[in-house]
Amino acid sequence: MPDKAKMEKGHISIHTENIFPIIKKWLYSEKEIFLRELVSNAVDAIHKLQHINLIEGLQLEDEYAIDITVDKDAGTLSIRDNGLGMTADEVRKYINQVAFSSAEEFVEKFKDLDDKNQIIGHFGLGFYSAFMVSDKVEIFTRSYQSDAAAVHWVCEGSTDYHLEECDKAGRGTEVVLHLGAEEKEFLEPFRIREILKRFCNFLPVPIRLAGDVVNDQNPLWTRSASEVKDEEYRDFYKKLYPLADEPLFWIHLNIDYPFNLKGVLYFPRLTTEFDVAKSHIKLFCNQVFVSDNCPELIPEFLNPLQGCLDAPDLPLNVSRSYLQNEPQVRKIREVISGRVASKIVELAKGDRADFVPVWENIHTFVKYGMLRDDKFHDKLKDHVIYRLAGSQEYVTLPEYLEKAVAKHADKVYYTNNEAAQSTYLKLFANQGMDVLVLDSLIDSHFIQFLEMKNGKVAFQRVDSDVTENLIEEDPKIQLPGKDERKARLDRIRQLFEEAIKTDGFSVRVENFKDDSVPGMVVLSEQTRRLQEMTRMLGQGDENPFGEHTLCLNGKSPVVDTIIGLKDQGRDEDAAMLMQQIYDLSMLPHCAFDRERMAAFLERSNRILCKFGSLG
Ligand SMILES: Nc1ncnc2c1ncn2[C@@H]1O[C@H](COP(=O)(O)OP(=O)(O)OP(=O)(O)O)[C@@H](O)[C@H]1O
Repeated sequence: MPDKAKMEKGHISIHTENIFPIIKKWLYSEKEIFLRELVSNAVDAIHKLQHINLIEGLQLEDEYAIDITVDKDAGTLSIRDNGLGMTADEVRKYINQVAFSSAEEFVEKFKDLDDKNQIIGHFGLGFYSAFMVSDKVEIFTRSYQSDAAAVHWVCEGSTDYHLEECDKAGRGTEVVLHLGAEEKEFLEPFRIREILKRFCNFLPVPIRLAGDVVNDQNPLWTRSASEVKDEEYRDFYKKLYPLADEPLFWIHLNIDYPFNLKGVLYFPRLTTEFDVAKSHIKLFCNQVFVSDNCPELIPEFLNPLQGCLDAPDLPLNVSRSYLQNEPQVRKIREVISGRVASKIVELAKGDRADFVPVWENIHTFVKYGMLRDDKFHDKLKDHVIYRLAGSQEYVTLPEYLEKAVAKHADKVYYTNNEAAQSTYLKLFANQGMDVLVLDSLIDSHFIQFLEMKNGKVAFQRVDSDVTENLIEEDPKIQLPGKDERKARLDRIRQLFEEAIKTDGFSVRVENFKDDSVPGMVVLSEQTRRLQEMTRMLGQGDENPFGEHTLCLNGKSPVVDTIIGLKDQGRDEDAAMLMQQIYDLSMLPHCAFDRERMAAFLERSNRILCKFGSLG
């Protein structure tokens, strides 16, 4: 008579007698997961029946659903399904033995863990999580098998149970929780709805609370990408993140091999409040919400990604450290970064005008990703775009190098501050030379990285030297007056050397192609990078500018004026102009202290007064 349960009292044979207090205590901080566990069991029961129905052709006509009801007077919360149900024997086997032994195993396994968060939110607790909130749990169940009697099981939070036949009409299982005195919040429908929305929102079976269906049974990621419209992706994003702006782009994952992975990942518009230090992806396991913080699955540089991943094969009932070393998790990370790279390449190959605003939002992460991950770099290296200084045009590095090949092969000129370096940019623009804008925080690392990856290519900031392209070529043949011109340049160099008494200062005179700029201070790219590095390491020296060269434009009319003033014995005026040229050239490079700024302003006014009196 194995299936008869007239009135059976029993003792659940387990080794951990104090299993209930342990369950209660350990999972206290996220006890609401009991509902996820019970609803998941109900979904499983329905799926199992659907499966049997398919194989055995039972011709069941029911509409499958899970009903959740609260009875405030009785202090109970019930979860009812019309799944396959259980016979008395199955209750003995699955509830008294299997469920208990898995709960016991769970307790054994995690007893010594210090960090409770490692377990909370992951599976493995099952049916007995009901005792986190209940003093007493009842099961009313009737198996789908035609001759099976309905049974009633009850347990009051000890290792004793009662099992007897009962009158339950209809197939399926109802679990009735008699909530503990401190758990009355779970009698509030709004609280139950909130929990269902969090954990069960995308389960594939209708879940009704007081008759209303609360969940979306066919979330976007379960559908084929070809049948989903852009508008639906946007709506789904709004559902997941109601307060966020529209996403920049999305990726629909639907992988069956070598592992199962479905999901929709969104790249959001980043605002200042967005926390890029943590992962924002919601992780599901067969549409059951598991966690919204699963950094193991996403490469760190893709932390801004949002959306959902459904990874049904992952062993989610294990600890974080296990996940980190799990080869499948590593593969998932690789697949995700590969798919993100492919999506960016696809966007980059499309209309550049559409890609630019996306790029402006994502470039820091893409660059960081390229620094961190070689495969990511290889896929994207030819698609990174750079704005040209003084314009809204964007080019890739190969495009820039191709255009530059005649004038400055393998040399890439860049600015990291268009306003401060405007004098230099003007000279470059006048010679028709393009300059890239590389002005974000990550760019100084990225430049070095690109040089390392691209061998011959060298990046040079516009103020690092006066390039041969900006200087008039020395005539090879002896032209009349060449010696006088040379003597004039030597003289002006000497005058500056005498006038400017600053450590590390030197002068060089060149004839610029352009006479609009009297001179500029240049600092070699290597020296500047070294200085920046030492400053970053907190070892900046007292004179932050160190060795520097004033490159004077021999063609500037001011040079003639200075020589003229000297010839007239107006030494003070000549010195004033030289100091002014020097200060003007230094301004883009370093902030003046109060004293120097005051002197600069006072001198500027004096020059203006002289100029005013000329008229
Ligand atoms: N609503 C239900 N209908 C039918 N059988 C059920 C139901 N709830 C539980 N069971 C049976 O009891 C068993 C134990 O449930 P329990 O939730 O403890 O573990 P599990 O669902 O097998 O695994 P997990 O740890 O992932 O929850 C189930 O495998 C199932 O056979």
